[in-house]
Amino acid sequence: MKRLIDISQRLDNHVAGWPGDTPFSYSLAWTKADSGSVNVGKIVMSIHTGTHIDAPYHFDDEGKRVIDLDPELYVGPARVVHVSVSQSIGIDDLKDVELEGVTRLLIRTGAWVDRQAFPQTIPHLEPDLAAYLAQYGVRLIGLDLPSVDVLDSKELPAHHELTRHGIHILEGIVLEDVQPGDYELIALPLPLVEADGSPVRAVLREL
Ligand SMILES: Nc1ccccc1C(=O)C[C@H](N)C(=O)O
Ligand SMILES: [Zn+2]
Ligand SMILES: [Zn+2]
Repeated sequence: MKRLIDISQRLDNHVAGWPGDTPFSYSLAWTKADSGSVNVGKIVMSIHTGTHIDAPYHFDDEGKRVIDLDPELYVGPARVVHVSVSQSIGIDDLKDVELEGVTRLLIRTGAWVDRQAFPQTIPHLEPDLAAYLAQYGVRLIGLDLPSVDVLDSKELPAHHELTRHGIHILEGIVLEDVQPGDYELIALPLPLVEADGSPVRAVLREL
């Protein structure tokens, strides 16, 4: 078996979170000294911290919750591509990318340079990319960014268009050291019954 490449954002009490949202914290509810037997931790976090998937319920009250999402989406062949973009990612930016047979597309923009801080601006996905990708059979899109839309978007057009075309969203992956090419992706959400998303440990395996 080939080695795993970790493409997950490490979670510590300094991880950059969405401004105003619940900061990540890990602490001990009981220390071994207190309990006499074990350290017992707890985590408090916004679901949309670090490397995570969005469930449609995040942006649609009637949308699927995490438990309703097929785990198969998050395990399997994935193509990593590098794009250099400024304002947005559109069909034009992917015109040289071979998409035939690609079900999971992971895009490295390199636009989130300082992962210790939440970015001021990010390139967003142009909503019409959803239909274009769906044509090829893409079912999952992953980005090295905290959102697929403009950060202050209320309408979230890319989130909605992707969902309408059956494309699931993985955000905040770390692709700095990953070469373009084909890999196996494993990025399973937790079995959260009601949630609007889930943190994932995302890894790639070289084929
Ligand atoms: N956590 C937030 C707090 C306030 C407003 C938006 C967010 C988001 O998470 C949106 C982002 N597009 C996301 O899916 O991760
Ligand atoms: Zn999210
Ligand atoms: Zn999102």
